[in-house]
Amino acid sequence: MAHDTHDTLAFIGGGNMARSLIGGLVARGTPASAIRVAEPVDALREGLANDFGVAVFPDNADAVAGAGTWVFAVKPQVMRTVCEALAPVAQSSRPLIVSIAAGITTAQLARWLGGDLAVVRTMPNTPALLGAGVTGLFANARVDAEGRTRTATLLSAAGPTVWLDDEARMDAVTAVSGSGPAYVFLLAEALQAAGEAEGLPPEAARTLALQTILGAGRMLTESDVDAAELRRRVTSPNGTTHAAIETFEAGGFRALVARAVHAAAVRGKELSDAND
Ligand SMILES: NC(=O)C1=CN([C@@H]2O[C@H](COP(=O)(O)OP(=O)(O)OC[C@H]3O[C@@H](n4cnc5c(N)ncnc54)[C@H](O)[C@@H]3O)[C@@H](O)[C@H]2O)C=CC1
Ligand SMILES: O=C(O)[C@@H]1CCC=N1
Repeated sequence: MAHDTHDTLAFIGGGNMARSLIGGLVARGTPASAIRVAEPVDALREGLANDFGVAVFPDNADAVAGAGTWVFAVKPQVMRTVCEALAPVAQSSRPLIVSIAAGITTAQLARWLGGDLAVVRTMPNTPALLGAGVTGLFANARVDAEGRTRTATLLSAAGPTVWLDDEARMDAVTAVSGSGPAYVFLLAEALQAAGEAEGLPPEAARTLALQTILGAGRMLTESDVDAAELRRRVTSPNGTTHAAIETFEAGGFRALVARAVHAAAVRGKELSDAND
């Protein structure tokens, strides 16, 4: 079926995060015919076409032709070059610009694309593939109500959306939820390894660790009590959990998490400065 080009989405970059978003969109009913993807790596392009039925292009200018929304999903390090090459067509067609890149600001994107464009900076995360992601968003002053709705609709295939009204806070979003799945995966690795060190067979340690993270995540999002109360309910006085939590606290767990999140936020700012 022919699709209104105004509603056509062009992804520039078809890597891990674009794949997660495209998978989420298609699974939730966006017609594949409304999605065009530019990706230079042949195998990635073919994978996207085969798995989701989207139109794929080796060339960025071909992918954006006629698309009303351009989603920039390349690394921060190549963003400037990619944008500058598309500036003439951006200026003539005036699409809504959406970026998922860490660090890169709306002012940089607008400037590199020739100036004066509606730009939404977003920070999704990889659970988007399952519709279990979360996305922080910031819109520049050029984005109107329709542009906000269009972007929120696009990202809501990935999970809930959270608008920020201060762009400087987007680096904190990146540090908490953009990078955050990796922290949970690290915890899974550590918990599994610790189980094995206590003598559990690897398969048993894996099932016990992973299902525990799934169950705890569901309790966090599906019950109406906060994380601290849920933790207290597991912690019997002088019991096993108490012994573990005391060890975490004595080892500076909270301060370590704060330092890690701060390092990620600082890196976001550096990515903006270093690639300007
Ligand atoms: N991976 C994650 O969990 C998240 C990543 N992001 C952001 O998403 C962006 C992409 O990250 P990933 O998907 O992880 O990286 P990736 O390396 O998997 O994807 C980037 C893709 O861009 C392609 N590419 C390179 N040069 C290009 C060019 N000139 N034109 C078009 N495509 C080009 C690459 O071949 C690659 O497939 C980054 O800016 C990152 O900050 C945002 C949220 C989460
Ligand atoms: O590590 C990164 O730079 C990207 C941004 C958030 C998650 N991955």
